[in-house]
Amino acid sequence: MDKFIIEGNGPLNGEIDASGAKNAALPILCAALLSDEPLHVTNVPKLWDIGTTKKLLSQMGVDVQHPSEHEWVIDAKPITTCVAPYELVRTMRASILVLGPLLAKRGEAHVSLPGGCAIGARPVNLHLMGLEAMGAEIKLEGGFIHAKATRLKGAHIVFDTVTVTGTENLMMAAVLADGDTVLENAAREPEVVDLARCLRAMGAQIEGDGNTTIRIRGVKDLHAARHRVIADRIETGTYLVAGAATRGKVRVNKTDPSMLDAVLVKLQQAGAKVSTGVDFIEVDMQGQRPKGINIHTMPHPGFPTDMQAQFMAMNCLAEGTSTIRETIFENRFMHAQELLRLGADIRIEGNTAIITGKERLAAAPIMATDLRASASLVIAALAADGETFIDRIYHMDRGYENIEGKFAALGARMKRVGKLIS
Ligand SMILES: CC(=O)N[C@H]1[C@@H](OP(=O)(O)OP(=O)(O)OC[C@H]2O[C@@H](n3ccc(=O)[nH]c3=O)[C@H](O)[C@@H]2O)O[C@H](CO)[C@@H](O)[C@@H]1O
Ligand SMILES: C=C(OP(=O)(O)O)C(=O)O
Repeated sequence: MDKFIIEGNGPLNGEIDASGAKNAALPILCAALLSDEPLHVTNVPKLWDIGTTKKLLSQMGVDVQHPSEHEWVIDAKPITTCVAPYELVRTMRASILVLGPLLAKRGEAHVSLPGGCAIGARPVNLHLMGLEAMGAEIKLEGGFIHAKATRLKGAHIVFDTVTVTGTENLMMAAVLADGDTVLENAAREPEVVDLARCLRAMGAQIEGDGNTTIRIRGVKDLHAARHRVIADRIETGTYLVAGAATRGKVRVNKTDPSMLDAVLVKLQQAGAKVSTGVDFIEVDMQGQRPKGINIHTMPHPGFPTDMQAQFMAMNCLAEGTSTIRETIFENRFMHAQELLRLGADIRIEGNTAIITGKERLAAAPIMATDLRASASLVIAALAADGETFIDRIYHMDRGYENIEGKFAALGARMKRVGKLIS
């Protein structure tokens, strides 16, 4: 299994480019299932989860071509089966995003139930309730969701909880439904907006994305389209926090500051000088130690849960005591026990972590437990004294493209050992 060996060696300094957003690319690649004409997608990041999506689409008989490294041309016309098997779904929860498109276009879907993962139970009841409200017949059998519908019908759906992939799945189902669908208490994440933009390019009629009420008028067919995936705001934020935690100066290019308001406010509160342009963000700590900041995770435009672990690593090194409250997932503090191994001072009380910053952390062998937890461990290791070994970094490969290359461009001493799992 791959490991990172990281030598803490002072402030990170330099600039990198953001990759395309994993959480926008995943639903967009699945949206290709909604049409018999090709979908041409650019700025698709090269990641493990994206590779899993390719396997998933290919085993359904869908044709996937890559005219260049980050470019996909997906033709779902030759599809032969509407099954998403356990072996693929268990490694990537976002596989559930084939459910809405398959049902809407092909009239059936057989998708293995995604299991719980390290960050919480993550049920899909709201996806299923919404599809049932649109007239789908759904059975759970042998660990699979079996769904059928001759043609879905438009419906008025109010989500109990804001769900990102739930909103995406139902939006994709509704674009081909008979009649109008209204999604209330919908997720407002930029990735939902990017999916809506792609669907509109394919001929869908959608209004209100980016707000809590989304209206969709079903159409008979979608057509060929081109779409460029937005920049990854979580990847962007991760490198900026790594710069701040190491008292450095980091600039991320090819990104979009308007997607990171809540994160940039927190970096400013931590003492960073933040400069932005249309497509870049620069964070400069001017050599100063960050100040501990309080965080409360919320659906967009609140502070993203996917940045919580990285800020915890920074707070461990910051001046003062701070609190982090995780309100989205019930078990997203797995990184805390590993940060403790580096000498951090963290106390967990329910969904709140109380952190007292230490001037220095010290290297130790540690283990990644999930995607963003891995990123937080890398940040802490970069700021720790000595050489840290991080095990199970395959979690990080799920969501960060060219990790070693990008950190090396910022001056980090980081090496991968072991064989890359694909
Ligand atoms: C591929 C992708 O885009 N993943 C993101 C997506 O995950 P994902 O879409 O899975 O997360 P959700 O927004 O659905 O989850 C939010 C909360 O709703 C609950 N819930 C969700 C659906 C449901 O049917 N029932 C239910 O109870 C979940 O358990 C969780 O407590 O949004 C999360 C919250 O911003 C991010 O952390 C993930 O990175
Ligand atoms: C939790 C995440 O991804 P997923 O929903 O695919 O598990 C994430 O991107 O931080």
